[in-house]
Parts: sequence; C-alpha cells; structure tokens
Amino acid sequence: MRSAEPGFLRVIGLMSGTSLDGVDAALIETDGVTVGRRGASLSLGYDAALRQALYALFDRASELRGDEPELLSAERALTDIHAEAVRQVLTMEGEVDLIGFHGQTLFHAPQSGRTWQIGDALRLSGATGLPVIHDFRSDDVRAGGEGAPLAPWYHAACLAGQGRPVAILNIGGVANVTYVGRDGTILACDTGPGNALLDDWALRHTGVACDHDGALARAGQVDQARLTALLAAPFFHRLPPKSLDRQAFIAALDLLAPLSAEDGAATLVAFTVQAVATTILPEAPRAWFVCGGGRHNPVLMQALAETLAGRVAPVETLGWNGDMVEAECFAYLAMRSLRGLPLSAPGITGAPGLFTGGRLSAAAIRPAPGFWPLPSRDAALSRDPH
Ligand SMILES: Nc1ncnc2c1ncn2[C@@H]1O[C@H](COP(=O)(O)OP(=O)(O)OP(=O)(O)O)[C@@H](O)[C@H]1O
Ligand SMILES: CC(=O)N[C@H]1[C@@H]2OC[C@@H](O2)[C@@H](O)[C@@H]1O[C@H](C)C(=O)O
Repeated sequence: MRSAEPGFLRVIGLMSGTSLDGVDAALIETDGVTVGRRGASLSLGYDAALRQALYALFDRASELRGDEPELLSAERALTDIHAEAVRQVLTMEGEVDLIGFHGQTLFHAPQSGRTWQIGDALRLSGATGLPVIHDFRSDDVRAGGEGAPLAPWYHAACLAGQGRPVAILNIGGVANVTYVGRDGTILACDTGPGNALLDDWALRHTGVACDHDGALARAGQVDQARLTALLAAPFFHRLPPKSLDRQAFIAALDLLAPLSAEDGAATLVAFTVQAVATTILPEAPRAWFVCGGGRHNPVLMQALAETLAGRVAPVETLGWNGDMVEAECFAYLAMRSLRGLPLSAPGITGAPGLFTGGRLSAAAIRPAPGFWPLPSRDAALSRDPH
C-alpha cells in the first residue's frame, strides 16, 4: 500500500545500537521533514556467536583494515539479520519504498577523522529488493563534525507543544541528549555512558549481559570516591556538541573491579546519571523524556528523577515508542538524505554548517510507483523548518 500523503515515502529504519543486543526495525511514513504514520516495528536479537564476534572486533577495531575474514563474516551475519528484520516488516506492511540502515558502529573517533559502521548495504539491497541509504555519519566527520548524535533531527520533528526548554534523553549503550531551548534552538551531545558498562559489568558478575530491572544496583552502595574519579575525565568538562565511542570509559570496569557486583552496579548507575546531570546546557530543561533501553531500568529512572531538576518521564508520555525511536530516526534520516536535506548542524554534531550525508546503495531494486523522480532538493529545503 502506498503512503496516503503526497510526497511521503514508506521507509523502514534499522538500528543496531552500541548495546549489541540486536537490531530494531520500524516503518514510518515521512517526507523527511514531517513524520506521518508510524507502522510496524520489531526487534531481532543477535545470537551469542554474533554478539561475541562483534565484541571481539570492538576490542581491536582501531587496528582493523576492513578485509579481515572474521570481520567480513560478522558483517555478513549482521546484514542478514537486518534483511530478515526487513522481511518481517514487509510481511506486516506490504509495499515499502526505502530502507535506512545505520549498521553496527565498531569504532568512533571523530577527532581522528574516523567513524565506522559495518554492514553491507548492497547485500541488504539485493536481499530485500529495496534501495538502502547507509553510512550516515562519515560526511559529518569529514566536515569536522562529531558524526553523532544524529537523532536530534528526529526528536525535534516529533516534539510538539511541550513546554521548553525540554530534553529527550536516550539511554542506550551510550547516552545522548537533545535539548530544545525556549526559542527552539537545538543543542545535542552524548552525555556519557548509558547501559553498556553496566551490561559488561553484569555479564562479568552474573553471566547475563544486563542488570535486569536494576536488581544488582538496587542492592548496592555507590562508591563516591571512585564515582568522583570517573567524573573527573575531561569529557565531562567539555561543552556540547561532543560524542563518544562505546568503549570510551571501559577502564571504569577495572577501577571498580575491587567492588562487589552490587556496589559496582550501583556506582555505574550513578556514573550514567551524574554524567547526564553535569552536561552543560544553556538552561535546566523543564522536562526530560527518556527513550532507549535504560528507561526499563527502574533504579536508573529513579536516580534520574532524584538528581535532575525537571520532570523525568519515559517518552511513552508523549505517545512515542521508546524502544523504536532510533530505528524510526534512521528511516527519517534516510528520507532526508534522499532529498539532500541536512543531517549535520553546528548545534547538533558541531559541523561547521548544514550538510547532508548518507549514501544510496541499490542492487536489483524494484522502485515503487512514484518513487522517482525525487522531489527537488531546493523545494525540500525551502519547506524544511530546521
Ligand atoms: N528490564 C531492563 N532492566 C535493565 N536494563 C534494561 C532492561 N531492558 C533493557 N535494558 C537495557 O537496555 C539496553 C538496550 O538498550 P537500547 O536498545 O536502547 O540500546 P542500543 O540501541 O543498543 O544503544 P545506543 O542508543 O547506544 O545505540 C540493554 O542492553 C539493557 O542494558
Ligand atoms: C557513533 C555511534 O554509533 N553513536 C551512537 C551511540 O548510541 C547512542 C549515542 O552513541 C549516539 O551518539 C549514537 O546513536 C544515536 C542513534 C544518534 O546518532 O543519535
């Protein structure tokens, strides 16, 4: 079925985040400016073998050339899970026009001019018969930006009528915030760790890569001296925009190693929360709406509510699906890329202007009627509120 809205395409966004838990897929209808109907969505978990293969690649990502057999084999497996996710959405939704494929970030070092998301877009296009936009971050980094976060474009497009200043806080493997000021100015950055360190800590101590419902952290005490040491890192004194690699604070696990499983988990939760609280924003947000897997952790949510000045609530309060915001975001960004609309902005990624980004891969595509020709870039830009 075609999108009912003229100029809108039906786009599947695919996100596999830094938590390494799997891939999220979500369909939205959009023209890259306005968000229309949200359609089917689902998550497919990585199996243990793929998760381990990816984790092993993280550890040596900065030295990889890109043609190592174990890298290529993980990339194929990763791509095929994404193709399966698309197939399942197609079964529920019928005709779709475009895919936005984030890929798995292996390495993110914008200060060295590199950000690297693996995933074979041409293979995905061939497997699904759909055009695929991918590699969303490289152009921004080449232009001098952080390459992340990119979700603020989507957060801002979805916010409507909330009292400002307002913040959307995503707590994934890494945490990031979108701040919208009184005058609508958008400022964004990664705030610090999200769940990734806590997942690694839980895996080490319990064999399960998640402190489910905060059970460990709830039973522990924060080690204030170690927390202070962690928060002394220069990152927390930098102004936004700024971004992080998943492994940026991995040494925290060694610092906390002498602690019990419970105290270490409590300290890591406090680390995530204090990192958010110390993020330098123009004004304290009146409300923080939280998305990403961290909002399922009640101990983390309670600590955020006790620490932040404004109201703290899950994005479900706004009628959003907090598990699918990032997948929807990459559908939205794919449409923006297709139309040549900006993905970069000074307040979001620190790029020195407004730039588009992303690449189109199309193998054996069956474009839906009306897909070509695209709306003109100039017409799109003149209607873009950002
Ligand atoms: N019930 C729960 N209790 C505690 N933590 C949970 C629960 N459910 C999910 N999580 C956390 O959420 C994480 C997944 O979050 P999410 O899917 O937002 O991450 P991601 O998309 O990989 O990250 P990123 O935003 O960095 O790309 C899990 O790894 C886990 O730590
Ligand atoms: C390099 C990279 O993959 N960064 C991710 C990661 O996960 C959360 C945070 O760090 C954010 O900066 C970004 O993802 C979201 C979707 C973004 O670009 O907005």
